[in-house]
Amino acid sequence: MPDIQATGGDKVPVTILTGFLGAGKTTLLNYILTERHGHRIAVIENEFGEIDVDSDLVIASEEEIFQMQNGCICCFVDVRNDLVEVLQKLLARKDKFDHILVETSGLADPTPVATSFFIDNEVAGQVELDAIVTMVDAKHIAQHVDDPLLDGRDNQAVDQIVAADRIVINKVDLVDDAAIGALETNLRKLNETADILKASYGKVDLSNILGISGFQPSYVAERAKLLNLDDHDHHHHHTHDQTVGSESFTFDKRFDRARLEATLSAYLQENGDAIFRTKGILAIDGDDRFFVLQAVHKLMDFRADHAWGKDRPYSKLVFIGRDIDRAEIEKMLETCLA
Ligand SMILES: Nc1nc2c(ncn2[C@@H]2O[C@H](COP(=O)(O)OP(=O)(O)OP(=O)(O)O)[C@@H](O)[C@H]2O)c(=O)[nH]1
Repeated sequence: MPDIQATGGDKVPVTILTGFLGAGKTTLLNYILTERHGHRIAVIENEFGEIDVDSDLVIASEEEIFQMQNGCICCFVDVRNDLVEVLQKLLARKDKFDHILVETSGLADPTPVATSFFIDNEVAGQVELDAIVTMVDAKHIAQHVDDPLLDGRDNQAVDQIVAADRIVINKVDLVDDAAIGALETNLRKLNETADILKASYGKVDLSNILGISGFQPSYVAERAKLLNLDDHDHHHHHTHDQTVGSESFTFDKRFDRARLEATLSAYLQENGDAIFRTKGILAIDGDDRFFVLQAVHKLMDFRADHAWGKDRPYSKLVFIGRDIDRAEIEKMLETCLA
């Protein structure tokens, strides 16, 4: 049996930040990293998709940031073992931080991730789960919770809400009050106890997110049940929605800005129901700035960021969704090169 009772005072609290693709996890993370909240935070990130775009999108900060890229944190025992290894390394330098934040990929079920903190004894003895914080995209969550193609299969959007201690309804700027009210009612059906906060661009009172000790002893028995810790068989049987995949592209040549923006925007208008998420870092012809592409379904944002400076400009894009036509996208992107 895992040791679920011990919650000593000197253990490092761990927050698991989860939420479906594009919900706003990195936005919240960046907000946390820039706010003065008195915590020194080490961050562990796990991304879906084989090329790493996220680490370029997390702002430079003094905090320690670890990337975990070789697979989904909830699916593969290897990745969970890696998590334990990263934690061990981190814990050897405990003087540098007082809080750990694990950002899961948008398709992860946070439950097996949380379970790792209880199972490995050496690590479990040194950390305690502070809370599972789930971000929900006010505009797009319903279509994933009610995804008809997942009928009877694991639905990670639902798993993430069910496991939450705190739910942040993010992007409230994109919907009206009636839609938020209806969403709250639906979230309550999936999770009766989590506090529900509302935010735009992840701006929440961080004392409601960090150091809330959702796993203090009074809570532990109930959480253990939810996390299936009473189950002696800790094998994790779930499979991801196999219909969701990712396609990545890298280019050495620069893009024509206007053509790329117009083409991508038209493409997502047409295909954005099936393409859940698009991210990119782009080098633009005649411009010395690093451009960032972000899209969630059909909503696209494309903007200049800092100058490349000494870094060699490059472009990489990742598309995540169903039935992505790689050849079609590749051809389309090539027509946008300068
Ligand atoms: N309008 C609006 N856009 C938001 C808000 N929060 C985040 N976004 C945008 O939504 C997009 C996705 O945000 P991210 O923070 O990258 O989402 P994520 O959950 O980390 O995404 P994955 O890593 O793909 O799972 C970006 O373009 C953000 O700028 C919000 O409150 N309102």
